[in-house]
Amino acid sequence: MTPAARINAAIEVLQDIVERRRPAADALKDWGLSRRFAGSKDRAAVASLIYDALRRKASSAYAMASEEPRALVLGMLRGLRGLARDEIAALCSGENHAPAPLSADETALLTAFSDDDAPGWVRADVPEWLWPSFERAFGAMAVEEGQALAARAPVDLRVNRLKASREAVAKDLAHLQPEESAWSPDALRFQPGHDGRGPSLQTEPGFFAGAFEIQDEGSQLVTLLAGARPGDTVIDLCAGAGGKTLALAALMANRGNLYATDLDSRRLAPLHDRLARSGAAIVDIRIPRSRGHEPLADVAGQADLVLVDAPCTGSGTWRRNPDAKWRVRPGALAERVKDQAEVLARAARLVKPGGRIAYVTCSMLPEENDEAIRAFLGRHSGFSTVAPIDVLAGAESDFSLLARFATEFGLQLSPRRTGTDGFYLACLRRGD
Ligand SMILES: C[S@@+](CC[C@H](N)C(=O)[O-])C[C@H]1O[C@@H](n2cnc3c(N)ncnc32)[C@H](O)[C@@H]1O
Repeated sequence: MTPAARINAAIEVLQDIVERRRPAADALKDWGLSRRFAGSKDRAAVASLIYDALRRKASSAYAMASEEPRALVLGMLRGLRGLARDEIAALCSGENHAPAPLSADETALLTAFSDDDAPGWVRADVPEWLWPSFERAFGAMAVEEGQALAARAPVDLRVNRLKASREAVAKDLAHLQPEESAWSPDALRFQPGHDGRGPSLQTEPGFFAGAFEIQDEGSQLVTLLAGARPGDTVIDLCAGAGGKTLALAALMANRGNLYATDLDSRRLAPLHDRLARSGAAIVDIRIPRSRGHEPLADVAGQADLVLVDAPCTGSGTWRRNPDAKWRVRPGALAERVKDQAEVLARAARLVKPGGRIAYVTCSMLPEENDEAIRAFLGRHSGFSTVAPIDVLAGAESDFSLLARFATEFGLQLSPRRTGTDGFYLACLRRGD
């Protein structure tokens, strides 16, 4: 396919996503199945155009005075990819599957292209209904935070300390030009290519050998700061596919007891293979048998640390999932806040006196972060928060620079602040 034909295809698929409110991945899959002539490079290029258009949906719609998929793609080519008006006009020839020629209005809008006078939520590319939450979290920097969250994301890996060193993995992957990342001592970073995609790390021999896992540096950081030590009894209560379980096992140097469970037993399935690859030997996977069954009843009140990687809107990962940004609804946020209260109450029953709950979300919204902690403290008088500065002081490396990102109860990481996904961590201590 020519570059122009790929743009035309992106407009067509975006129509499906916007009109039928479909997840981008589903719409792209259907398009690929019905266009057998499209090769893997074409598919990747069309996907990248669509994800870029979704990243800048509000600001492009404003500058192009239209929410039509064609306007969103043209606006993205100008605003995010930096194409000049004449370059866009040349691509829109109307011939050989290229988009139709630019109208006089489109030409004028691409010439004067700007969102400078737009409201904050538009410039930040954040859903309008969530803008008050964003402003509450980030004050005068809310637009900049939203803009950083609307950019493309790098790919990070976490070196598995149980099997390798960062130096050795960096040497093995030298052909992919890894960068040492800013914060986590275990992280290597890969910048996205000009098509927006990162390298395919999961086909590397080191991946199969368990030397590393793909994990955003923010996720690595909150796990590092949770405070697990070798020999501890630790529960990963919302383990899912086990990204943080594996990191915890490495931080515990394979010593102690690490229990992994999840409300949804199906989510735990990939953990078995991942554990085998990683060499983590201290993990006991506990499968819930039915709703209401507590698979950790035998260790209630005994954990040194309960990690609650809570279900949330995922707003901190919108760089990677820009379609989720426009699909999240107020009802879904309210549901997640309810889930968070439930899972925190469960953690409170599992932690021992003097032990710690590390509450984590990949969210930028105060409703799911400080406000969830405030509500928990109101319901559980036996708990207090560990001051963020003490959380940082207890870490194995010097993370004192992160103190700037302290909130009332925890730490808020973000693409603008730390160059990571948006993560929140608050630590709670159960009284003796
Ligand atoms: C953010 S994801 C976990 C991601 C995982 N920890 C990782 O690092 O790959 C949140 C998980 O919480 C689970 N969950 C939701 N409500 C729960 C509850 N009440 N108890 C335990 N897990 C719950 C969901 O099934 C989901 O897998």
